[in-house]
This record gives sequence, structure tokens and C-alpha cells, in this order.
Amino acid sequence: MLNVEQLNQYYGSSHTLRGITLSLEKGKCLALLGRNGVGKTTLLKCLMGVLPSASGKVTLEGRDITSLKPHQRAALGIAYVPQGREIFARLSVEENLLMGMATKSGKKALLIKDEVYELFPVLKEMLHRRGGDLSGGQQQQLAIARALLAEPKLIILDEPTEGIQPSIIKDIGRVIRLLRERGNIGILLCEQYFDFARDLADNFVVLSRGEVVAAGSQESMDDESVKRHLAV
Ligand SMILES: Nc1ncnc2c1ncn2[C@@H]1O[C@H](COP(=O)(O)OP(=O)(O)OP(=O)(O)O)[C@@H](O)[C@H]1O
Repeated sequence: MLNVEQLNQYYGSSHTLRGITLSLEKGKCLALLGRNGVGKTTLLKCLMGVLPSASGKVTLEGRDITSLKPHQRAALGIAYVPQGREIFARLSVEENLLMGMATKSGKKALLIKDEVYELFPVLKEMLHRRGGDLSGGQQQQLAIARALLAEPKLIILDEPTEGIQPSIIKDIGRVIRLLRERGNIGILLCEQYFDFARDLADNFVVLSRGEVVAAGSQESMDDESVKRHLAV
């Protein structure tokens, strides 16, 4: 469903992404692995259209989206949960969720809202709290919930476990697994936390200095070699 071919990006004269090629199928989870600064977030921004790419091609379900603006990509079904969550701190949990449903009709919105509460029961308990008063892990869940309310075809998660306590990492893992089992959405999971990604991903891509240095199915993953790429 998502195909990236020979994507290049530069910050000034620094060649940040070097000929990135990857693909993700519907119903699968692709882990994008790499240590700090290798270009993971830059790649995700290029996929969302927040940053232009210098060359290469990005297609979603066969459609060339390389030159589309972020809102056009979002309308086609790409949801992005950025690193640091970026929820609306002064709005309530409920208002944050409503933002994710801005394009849905009332009836439909109610249905998908119930579904989201099933996935994240904690959010139902906290509907009237301000987003900024939630713990980091709860904010992460809120950000994922808000993205799912748009009913995306592809969800992009940028390091969802970063700075999150273990019990909530488990909850987030459970939700990703459930989404995968449902089979109607592609999941691009950008991570540095190897064990978490290994458990959830069908396929993986490892980046180092802006280049793909390893890729394949989860079964073919050489744990030690991938871990070496992740070690500081
Ligand atoms: N706006 C920018 N201008 C110039 N250089 C940048 C900019 N943003 C990132 N970089 C550089 O590009 C490289 C890739 O950064 P990027 O944030 O994509 O890495 P990352 O793998 O996502 O790391 P992290 O996990 O820390 O977010 C780094 O060397 C970074 O310093």
C-alpha cells in the first residue's frame, strides 16, 4: 500500500536521506529502526509531505503522492503521530478526540469513538481532564487514539515508547497488535526500542546515516546485527 522508491533529502548541503526504498502492505507492521539522528523523523516528515524530498517517489495504494501537501496526504488516509505527541494541552481529552473526527458525520463519529474507548479505556475515564494534565503515556495513547479516529489507511508512529513507563508501553503494544490483527490498516512504526519493535513488526528496515543498511521479514531478522546498528 505504501511504496517508497529512491527517496533523497538534503538539509542544505547535508545529504540526510540517501536513496531510501521500502514498502509496507495493508494489515502489516513495518518497523523503521535506527539510532538517534540517522534520519528516521526526516523520512517520516517526507512521507507526510511536511518536508519536501529532493528526488524519489512515494505511492499510496498505487497513487503517486510525492508532490502532495500534508493535508492532501491526510485526506487520502495517512495519519501521523509525531514524536512528542503534540496533543492540545489546554483542550480536554474529549476535545482532543473531537479534533481527530473533524471530517466525520455525527453518527459515524459516535461509532468510531466507542471503538477508540475500547482500545484505550483509560481515555474514557479521563474525558474531561485537560490533555496537558495527563501522564506522558496517557498523552501518547490520546495521540494515537486521535489519529485513529480519522480512520486512516496508514498510521505512522514516531517512537511511541519514548519516555513511556513499561505498563503503558504494554498497552500501546496491545493496541498495535490489535490493529494489525484487524488487517485493514498499514502501520509504520519508527522505533529505537528493539524488543518492542521486534515483537510487533512483520517486516523491518534499519537506517544508518540516512541509508537502508538492513531490511527483511521479522523471521529473517538477525537480532545481533540489528542491535549493533541501534547501539550508541
Ligand atoms: N531542520 C534541520 N536542519 C538541519 N539538519 C537537521 C534538521 N533536522 C534534523 N537534522 C539533521 O538530520 C539528521 C537526521 O535527523 P532526524 O531527526 O531525522 O533523525 P532521527 O533518526 O529521527 O533521530 P531522532 O530519533 O533523534 O529523532 C541529523 O543529523 C539531524 O541533526
